[in-house]
Amino acid sequence: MLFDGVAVQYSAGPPILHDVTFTLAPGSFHFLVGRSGAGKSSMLKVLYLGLRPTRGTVSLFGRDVASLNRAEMPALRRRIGVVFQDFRLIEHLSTFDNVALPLRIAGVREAEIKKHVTELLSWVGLKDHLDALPPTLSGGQQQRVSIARAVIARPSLLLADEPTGNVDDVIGLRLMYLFEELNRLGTTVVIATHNDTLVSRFSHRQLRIEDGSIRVFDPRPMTAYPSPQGTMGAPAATGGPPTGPVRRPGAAQ
Ligand SMILES: Nc1ncnc2c1ncn2[C@@H]1O[C@H](COP(=O)(O)OP(=O)(O)OP(=O)(O)O)[C@@H](O)[C@H]1O
Repeated sequence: MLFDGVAVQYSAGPPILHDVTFTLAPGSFHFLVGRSGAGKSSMLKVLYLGLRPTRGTVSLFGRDVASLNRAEMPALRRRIGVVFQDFRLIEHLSTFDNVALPLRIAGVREAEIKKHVTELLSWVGLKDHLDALPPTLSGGQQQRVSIARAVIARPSLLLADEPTGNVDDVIGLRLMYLFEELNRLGTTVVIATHNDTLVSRFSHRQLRIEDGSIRVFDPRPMTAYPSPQGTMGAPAATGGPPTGPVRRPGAAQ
């Protein structure tokens, strides 16, 4: 994933991002940080193809997104799991069915869907709410449904906007373990957050937005780098978080 000289501006407003250049290596894990209003959500929007940059080049999975035609967009989007700040759950579908949706679209068998969705919803503490409709859940519970939906099909790229913003510290850590496990299995992860405790506890690289541009900060010494498939910081595969059944074909980035 590559941003080269990217600028973002909303209609008549001032420029939000200007001349942003960085590369997200496949299998990397980054926190996206910056003050409120710095442009974190806007940058995520560009990454999930929800906003066209006003200038510059964005490449996703080796494709210049400006060169994509409308028919190509959905397949690319399906490789991206997104946790939206406002959740965007489907209100008339149960918790279970919201999370099952990406697997149903991928054609996974119902028996497998049942197993994996139930496992994942148990991991995020929602096993007693499988049949609940989103409007009957608390904000933190809806956030966890949204996270489960974003990770269940093991996307190539996970983008999460304040994914621990509505949960307590214990659940926040559990969710971080889930993201780390997904990353260990090869997913590139970007998490926008204000949670300094989380950022300092998990020493991942940081994309810092300041005055419309990005600085990459790496808190780790060179020797601490895991390989993209590395295991640093992730719980053991056995007994760790479940991450769903699907590895998308053509997942190379
Ligand atoms: N659709 C929009 N139209 C016009 N301006 C917008 C729009 N969306 C965001 N902005 C403006 O762009 C700037 C960056 O917003 P953005 O949501 O990307 O920041 P953020 O870093 O994610 O903030 P927060 O941490 O508070 O969520 C803000 O000044 C915001 O008002």
